[in-house]
This record gives sequence, C-alpha cells and structure tokens, in this order.
Amino acid sequence: MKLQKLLSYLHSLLNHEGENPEITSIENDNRKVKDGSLFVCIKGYTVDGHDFAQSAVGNGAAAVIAERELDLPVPVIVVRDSSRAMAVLADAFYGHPTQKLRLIGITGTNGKTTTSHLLEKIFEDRHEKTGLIGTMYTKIADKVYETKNTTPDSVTLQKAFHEMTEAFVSTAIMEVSSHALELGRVHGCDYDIAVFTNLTQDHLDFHKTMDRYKQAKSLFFSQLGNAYIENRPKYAVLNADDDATDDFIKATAAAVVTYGIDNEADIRAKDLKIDANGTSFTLTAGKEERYIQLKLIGKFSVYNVLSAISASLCAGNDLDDTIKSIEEIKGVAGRFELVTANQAFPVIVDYAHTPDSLENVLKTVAEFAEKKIFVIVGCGGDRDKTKRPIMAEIACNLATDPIFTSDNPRSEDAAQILRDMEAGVAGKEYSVIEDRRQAIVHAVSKAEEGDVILIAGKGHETYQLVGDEVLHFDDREEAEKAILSRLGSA
Ligand SMILES: CC(=O)N[C@H]1[C@@H](OP(=O)(O)OP(=O)(O)OC[C@H]2O[C@@H](n3ccc(=O)[nH]c3=O)[C@H](O)[C@@H]2O)O[C@H](CO)[C@@H](O)[C@@H]1O[C@H](C)C(=O)N[C@@H](C)C(=O)N[C@H](CCC(=O)O)C(=O)O
Ligand SMILES: Nc1ncnc2c1ncn2[C@@H]1O[C@H](COP(=O)(O)OP(=O)(O)OP(=O)(O)O)[C@@H](O)[C@H]1O
Ligand SMILES: N[C@H](CCC[C@H](N)C(=O)O)C(=O)O
Ligand SMILES: [Mg+2]
Repeated sequence: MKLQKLLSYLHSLLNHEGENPEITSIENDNRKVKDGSLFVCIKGYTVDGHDFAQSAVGNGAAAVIAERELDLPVPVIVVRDSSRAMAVLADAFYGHPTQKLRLIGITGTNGKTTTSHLLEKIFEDRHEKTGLIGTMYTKIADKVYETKNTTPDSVTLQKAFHEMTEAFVSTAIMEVSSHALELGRVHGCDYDIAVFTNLTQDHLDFHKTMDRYKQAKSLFFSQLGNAYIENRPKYAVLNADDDATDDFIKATAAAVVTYGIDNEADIRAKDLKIDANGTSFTLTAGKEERYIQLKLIGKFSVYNVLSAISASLCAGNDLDDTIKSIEEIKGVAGRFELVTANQAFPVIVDYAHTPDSLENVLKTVAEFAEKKIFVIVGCGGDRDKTKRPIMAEIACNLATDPIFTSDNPRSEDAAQILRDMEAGVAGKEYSVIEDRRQAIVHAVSKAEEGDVILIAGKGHETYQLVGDEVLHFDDREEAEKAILSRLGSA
C-alpha cells in the first residue's frame, strides 16, 4: 500500500503530503524492519523507540511515524500518539480484517482464557473455522503461534486477523487485557460481542487504583459500536453479579445481555451442586430452562460457562447445541488441571495468581477436601506488589498447609517477594520454601489420603522467569515427578 493512502486513514488535519513510497510492512521494532517498512517509534516503559529510528532507516525503512521531528533521509510523519496511530495504520494496512470476521472479545480480571476456550469449542462444534488470541497462544485455524502478551500490539493483532481471513476463519475469539485497552492495542478492532467476566484486584502496579483499572475495562464497552445496523447487532455480555456491570451498562450503546447466579439476569444459573467430579445447575434463559452437568469444577466455572453460553446465544447459536458442547468440555490446560499418577490424593495445578482467583479456587477445593489442604503459592516479580500480602492471607485462611514459594521473580529478589507475602500473615502458620521444585516435593511427601494439594499461579506455564533467564519449569511435570518418586521409594 502507498504511504499517502495509508496516512489518509489517520484523518489528520496536518498536511502529510510529500513522498509516496510503497509500504511493505508496519514495524515498531527496528530489528524487524525490512526494505519498504513503515517504522513506528513508540516511547516504551523500558526504552524509547525514537532512538532506533536511525537504525530502522539503515535497515530499509521507507518512512517513519514519530511523536517528534527526527532528522532522517526518509519522510517522518509526526503524530500526537504513535501507538494509537499504529493501530489505525495496522487496521488499514491489513484491509480492516475484523470487519470480515465475527469478533468476540473477553475482558475481566479472571476467566478470560477459560471462557475463550469454551467459546472456541462451541464454534468448532458448529464446524466453523476459528481463531483464538490469548494468554496461551494465538491459534489461526490449525496453526498455533507463541505469544508474548495476552493481547498483542496492534500490528501483530491485525496481522493475525488478516491471516484468519485468508484461512477462512469465520469467528475470532480473543482475550482483551486492561493493558491493551489502556494502551490502545485494540483500536480498530470491530467487536460484535464484548464479554465481561469480573473485576477484582490485579495490575495495580500499572493502573494504580481500582477505579482507573475499571475505567480501562470500561473502554471496551464504550468503544463497542455506537450505531444500530440491521443484521449487524453488537452485544455487551455482562456479569450481573459484579458491581462494575452497572458502569459498563451506562458506558455501552450496544444491546446488553446479563448473566449471573446471585442477582437477576437474562441468563441465570440456580441450584448449583459442586463436587470433585463436576458441577451441575439449572439454567434459565428467558422462558427456557435446562439442567446442565459440567465436568468443570466450582462456582467460578459456572460463571465462565454462563458467559460463554450468553455469547453463543448472541451469535445466533442454538441453546441445546451450545449446552452439548459445554457439557463435553473436560477442562482447559493449567486451569484446575488434575495431575494423576496413582497417588492417593488429588493434586491440582491452577493458574490462580490474583487474590480473587486464589480465594475462589481454594473455596472450591474446600468443598471436597476431607482433611488437609496444601497450597503452594507465590507472587510474580515486576507485578502488583500490593496483592502479595493479600494472597498470603487468603492462603493461610483457606488452606491448612500454606507453602509460599517462587513464581516468576523476574528482575526482583525472590526472597524479598516472599517477605512481602509474609507481611500479610504475621502470627499465622505457614512454610516458606523458595525453591518451587522443593516446595512441590515437600507437599507431595507430606500429603495423605483425604488431603488435596493445590499448586497455584503458573497453570500452563512451562517456565520460571528468573532475572533475564527463562528456565524450563512445569508444575504438572514437577508434581508427577515428585509423586512417582514418592511411590517408587515407598
Ligand atoms: C508494560 C507493557 O505493556 N509493556 C509492553 C511494551 O513494552 P515496553 O513498553 O517495555 O517496550 P520497550 O522495550 O520499552 O520498547 C519500546 C519500543 O521500542 C522498540 N524497540 C525496542 C528495543 C530495540 O532494540 N528496538 C526497538 O525498536 C520496541 O519494539 C517498542 O516498540 O511493549 C511490548 C511490545 O508490544 C510488550 O511486549 C510489553 O509487554 C510486556 C512484555 C508485559 O509484560 N506486559 C504486561 C504487563 C501486559 O501487557 N500484560 C497484559 C495481560 C495482563 C493480564 O491480563 O494478566 C497483556 O495483554 O499481555
Ligand atoms: N470466572 C472466574 N472468576 C474468578 N476466578 C476465576 C474465574 N475463572 C477462572 N478463575 C481462576 O482464575 C485463574 C485464571 O483463569 P483464566 O486463565 O481463565 O483467567 P484470565 O483472565 O485469562 O487470566 P490472565 O489475565 O492471567 O490471562 C484460574 O486458574 C482460576 O483459578
Ligand atoms: N498475565 C499475568 C500472568 C501472571 C502469571 C504469574 N505466574 C506471574 O508471573 O505473576 C501477568 O503477566 O501479570
Ligand atoms: Mg488469560
């Protein structure tokens, strides 16, 4: 696409006329620039992309988008906010791909990955080709790509959508993080259905206050279509049991569908029965009523199922087909995943890394644990420090044997993170075993029939981030090794 054509999408009052090279790609990393790239300079949290503009030109950049004038031998287009300009340009460069897809976005503190996988199953059972973008990976039809962020930057995102349209994907499902909303990564995405799971504490290192965190989430609903087009309805699917929903109802012009358990809702679950093998409940959807039996465990799973059913109905799917798909789902990797190696007690690996998710998952474990509950839990480095003492307190209140350990210390000192956790539990009973492998071995060696071990925080992760190193580490593998070693030496 020609530079001038691309720039016309910025709708800028400033005159950008001038040279008009052919643009071959949009890049914000000078190391990815090739001949004809448009290089976008982004002032990041670590470095300033403007410092790499010269090198980008050296690598072949045909033009540069920047937030200030730069002395370069190629056209430099100055914009107010280069991240936002990048989103506009990426959407245009890739031919507005989300207008050609049914796009379902999911935001909320917990449950995004789980809900996205429930929806993926529902649409795949309808024989649709699907795309999925989220924490675990980006999946385009049958191809799976590694991802760095839950919601990637706008260029990576639009490129993925473009590839989806080329692969005849009809429904794309994606997690929309609050960081992405705040930083404009999803500008240009034309969502058809926007789902809200819940809002509880996390990411205060980034958003500073819960109110600002809520405002970031609110952007998702306020940016959802503000026109009423026949045959192109827009839906906001909201959790009636979460206080933030009232604000999102006010923020959106889209049709609102609510789901819930405790409060009145369009799609509601009642008579929940939860045990170690699954969960059952009665669903009401308007005048329809169905008995549903899930292999998924816990009240929080029912919320994810309700939001997925609601989104599916908004997409026009049949209720009974949707329920059939949901009832078949065994689980999502690293979410309440059982490690079984013939041991006498359940060992569960779960991705709870926020106060609310830890509380939910421990309360669920308490519903079927007959004796002790061991929880192995840590808190990530370079992340919200204020959640550390709270998570430690929840672990001590809801488990008999809490063990604090490391979870991706990143640039921080692992021992200091543990001290931050301990600040919340003075006088309570707990152990500290910094080495996560040893913490798992310890719990496995102590547990007996009737006990439950919960290994929280890393779920599907296959690494431990220590400093700049990515060390292979998988809770599921470690638990299995520890169990086999105990059984072998018994
Ligand atoms: C705080 C944050 O969101 N950071 C994101 C940001 O990184 P940054 O600001 O540090 O970038 P930077 O390294 O300063 O670079 C600035 C610019 O210079 C460019 N550069 C940099 C170096 C170089 O040699 N050449 C070069 O051109 C970079 O490409 C970039 O355009 O831009 C990067 C590229 O898009 C992101 O990968 C990175 O996410 C980091 C990895 C991250 O950890 N983000 C977390 C906080 C996050 O976004 N999490 C949410 C999910 C949270 C949840 O729901 O649980 C997510 O959506 O992933
Ligand atoms: N609806 C829910 N409400 C509260 N907690 C939940 C809910 N769904 C899942 N959880 C808990 O949160 C953990 C993370 O779930 P999931 O990965 O689906 O969330 P996420 O929103 O994608 O998280 P992230 O933002 O880190 O990607 C689960 O392992 C479980 O402990
Ligand atoms: N998306 C979350 C994942 C946290 C996972 C946990 N293991 C940690 O490292 O804190 C984050 O980046 O904050
Ligand atoms: Mg996720």
